[in-house]
Amino acid sequence: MAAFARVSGSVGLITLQNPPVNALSAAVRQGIVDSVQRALREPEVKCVVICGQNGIFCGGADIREFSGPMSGPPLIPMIHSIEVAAKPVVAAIEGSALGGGLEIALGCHYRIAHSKTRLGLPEVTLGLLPAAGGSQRLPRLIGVPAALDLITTGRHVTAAEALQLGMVDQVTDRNVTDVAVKFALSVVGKPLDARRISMHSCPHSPDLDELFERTMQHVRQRARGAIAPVACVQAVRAAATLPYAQGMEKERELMATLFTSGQARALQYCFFAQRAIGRWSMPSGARWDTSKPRPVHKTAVIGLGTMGRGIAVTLAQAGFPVIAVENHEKQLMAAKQAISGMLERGAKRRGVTPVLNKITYSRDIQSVANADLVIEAVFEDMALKEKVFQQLSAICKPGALLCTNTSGLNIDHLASQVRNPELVVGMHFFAPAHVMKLLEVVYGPRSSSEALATAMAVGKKIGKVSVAVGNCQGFVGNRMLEHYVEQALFLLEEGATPELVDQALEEFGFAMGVFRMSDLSGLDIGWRVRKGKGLAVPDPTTGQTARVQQGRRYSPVADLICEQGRFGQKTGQGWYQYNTPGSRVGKPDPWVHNFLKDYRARHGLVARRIDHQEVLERCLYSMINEGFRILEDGIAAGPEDIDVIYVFGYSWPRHRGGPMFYAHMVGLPKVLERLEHYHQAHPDVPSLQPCNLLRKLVANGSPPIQKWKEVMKKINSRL
Ligand SMILES: CCCCCCC/C=C/C(=O)SCCNC(=O)CCNC(=O)[C@H](O)C(C)(C)COP(=O)(O)OP(=O)(O)OC[C@H]1O[C@@H](n2cnc3c(N)ncnc32)[C@H](O)[C@@H]1OP(=O)(O)O
Repeated sequence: MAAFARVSGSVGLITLQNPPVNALSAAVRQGIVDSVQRALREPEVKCVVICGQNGIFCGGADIREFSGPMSGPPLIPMIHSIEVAAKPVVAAIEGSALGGGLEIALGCHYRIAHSKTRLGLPEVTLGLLPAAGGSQRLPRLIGVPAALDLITTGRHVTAAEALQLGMVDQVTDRNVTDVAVKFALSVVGKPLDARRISMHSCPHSPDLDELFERTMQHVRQRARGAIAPVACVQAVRAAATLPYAQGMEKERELMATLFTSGQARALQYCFFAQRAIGRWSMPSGARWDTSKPRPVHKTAVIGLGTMGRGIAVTLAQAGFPVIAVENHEKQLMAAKQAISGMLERGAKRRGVTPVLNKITYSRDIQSVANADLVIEAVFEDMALKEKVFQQLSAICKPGALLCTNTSGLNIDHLASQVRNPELVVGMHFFAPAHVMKLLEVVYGPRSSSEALATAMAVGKKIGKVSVAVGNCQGFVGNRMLEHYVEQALFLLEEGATPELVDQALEEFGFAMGVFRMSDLSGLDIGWRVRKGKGLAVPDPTTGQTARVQQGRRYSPVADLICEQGRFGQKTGQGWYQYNTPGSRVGKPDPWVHNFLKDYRARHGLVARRIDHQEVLERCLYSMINEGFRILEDGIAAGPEDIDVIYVFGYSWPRHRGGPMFYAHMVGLPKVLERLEHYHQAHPDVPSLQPCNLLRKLVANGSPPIQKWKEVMKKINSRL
């Protein structure tokens, strides 16, 4: 919908009305078409202002419409009719002008923005390109290099930057519609041709070919197989080299390919999944909209190792006062220095003052007595964490939320150490905690909905993508990861090399394959965990490293690598070799190849040829199978929660939507068939045995991912 009113005597004011973001639904587009026609028809109207209701200009095309047949007036002719209008049209922009919203503004003759506005063409993040003329008008307005940057990254710019780039004509702190109305009156009668962007040619850029080649190379490297960024470069190239009408034809062709692509579906799914996870629910029926968070003013972090430092920085940067506790003087001093450095570098990057004074350092755990929320981040050792929780229970004020940053220890057990177990939740940050966006908020059987609501609210305030998950070994992310890593190790036993496995995964779109990633994180961490679980031990009868542990196939290959002191990048050797310890560039290592040959010979294993397809199927489907088990167990509320965790915490390529969405795209019958095939070949690997929920979904005709919850409910209600 769009409302038309005549204001200040002769200004036709068109207001976009579609809460919450005035997305350009068919009804809004129809409203704009009708209002523009009326404004041009009525002789009393001398000029036009377009604005949006409720403090936002327009969030762009209505993304929900993309999944069905499109109806209503198309955007391109609508914007064209604005641009060719004989009366001046001014966009009064506040809040956001994104995608199709900005494209409408680019069709207007003038653009006035409120100083707090953000503008951008984020279509690339949805697997699309700005195909309502944006890819052709923006380069003509602000030049090729700046347009390439904005269109290929989808980044939003502030009003100040937009003014500097020439995207808007004026920025104001006052009521933007009032300013635009006044401005529109002042330009009545002035010639409009120079204001019609499609009539401009692109500002001349030297070495255009070289610029496009460089950008294309950069974009391909960064895109990890995503096709939209590449199409964006091609569209801007058309703007720079072709007349407008031909450029528009190229824009249309490129969009036609993107619009129906699986990548666009995946990226649009991610957009909505990221928002859906905020609407959490617990098995008790408690929900995000019925549970009130407790107020949190003061926070504390216990343990200032790598994770604790990152968490303290994150809290302080979000404006929370933090009491940072570390009981060894030397480590406290080292942490203080490191945290100050992180805060200073972060502030420099963002052009703000570092918030060093938000953090108070202490060696005494008693100093957290007044905190509303405490995050324990001590060494991953249950006995140590038990002790900390017992102390916190005695020290903290009533009602304080006690959180643990454990990456896998039992939250319920920690809750049993305190007087108020309902106030215990996990806040599982990912390293480096001040950089990584993901936060798993883990509730145990005794956690209250108020505690979960509080941790989720704090997660949001510190800018994390927070996902509520139930308590189990490894929670969601690490529980699934275990199966992915396990298959990768089995593949090494069967004939693969680390680089073959990594290449398959990197071609799929992961930033790093599993072995490269392990070298970066440090192999000793997993080794310690496996030893803790009683896995990384020799068979007592043979003294040989055991390939069967706890009644199932086990690969000791990673343990044997660690026994050689090869812990990855930090020691200069791991699955790859590095020139020096700490170096980031790993090369295939003949020592590892020989080690694997000897290992296979020792265990009577015959190497066979393994192709990329098998790597992907074994690593990804076993992990997806565990994802279905997690859904079955009610640990994650829906597939979106799992997918968001993988996209934000484990570098799963966003254009593939997340593991559960990927399974939906591959087709559940195929995933089931391949798992059955591999389980038959490896009956001693339980993770390859297809789980109940997957079978049920296939038996129910493999419904689309949005309908899985209905089948999950049926299974759960029968339990
Ligand atoms: C062959 C066809 C040719 C067509 C050519 C089309 C060319 C143009 C394409 C486009 O315009 S694609 C859309 C580009 N726009 C965007 O990507 C912007 C997306 N939105 C946002 O970034 C943010 O929502 C916002 C506008 C900055 C507001 O942020 P805020 O944090 O305030 O609110 P949210 O929680 O994000 O959103 C609230 C609510 O609104 C839904 N929503 C937001 N934008 C859209 C949209 N463009 N279409 C449909 N729905 C939208 C969002 O999902 C939230 O709802 P729930 O999911 O929570 O129900």
